[in-house]
Amino acid sequence: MIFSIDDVLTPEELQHITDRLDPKDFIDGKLTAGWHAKLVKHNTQLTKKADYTEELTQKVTAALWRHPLFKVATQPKTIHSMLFSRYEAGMSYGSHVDNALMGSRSFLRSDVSLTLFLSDPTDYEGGELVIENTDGERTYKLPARSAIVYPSGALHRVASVTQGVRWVVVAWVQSLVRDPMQREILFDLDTARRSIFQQSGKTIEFDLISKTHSNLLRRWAEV
Ligand SMILES: O=C(O)CCC(=O)C(=O)O
Ligand SMILES: [Fe+2]
Repeated sequence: MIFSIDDVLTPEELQHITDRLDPKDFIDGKLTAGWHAKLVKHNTQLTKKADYTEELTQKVTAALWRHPLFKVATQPKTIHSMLFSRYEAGMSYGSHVDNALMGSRSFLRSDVSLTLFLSDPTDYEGGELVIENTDGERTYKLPARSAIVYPSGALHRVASVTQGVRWVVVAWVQSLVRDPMQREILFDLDTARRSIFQQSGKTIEFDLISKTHSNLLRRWAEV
């Protein structure tokens, strides 16, 4: 399931983040890529050593946790490995799959990948996120403050930026529900029961779907 989420950040939060980000604190993106992704990763990312990296990471992480759609759709256990990336003209990230496990001694699994846009589409040319599927590919270039969320198992790439600068935050979710199909079933059931609740209140149908949603989550969740 690939979906976009609007208004992850407030305009004030975006302003705060973009005021802080300083190109001189950005280092070669190859440093955090897997051995094969390194071959195609041509971007820069914020060093962990900058004194504001932790603060911005916490701000974006908190914004994701409070977003109702993000939570229902991804069932996060942990949001991790967040990076602030910067692509200037000539930079791109070729086709790759994200590492399944991230970390060095203790590992976190990547079930869901996300790109949160910090730049507006008019700020740069090119730079689309392209997600490949068995039936073709789709490109995404969202407004600043919106995020695109997709299964970490998909091949994807960032097209070359030809003008301007593309700023994004990327992060990964270890989900309580590892299997994308099971997450989609839970998401559909939750959407259906909320719609019934809106239209008719707490009916018997609402209760039965809630019961099924809850029992499937109990079966599938890894806590
Ligand atoms: O910048 C993006 O939209 C995605 C980047 C990416 O695929 C990655 O950092 O693994
Ligand atoms: Fe990636």
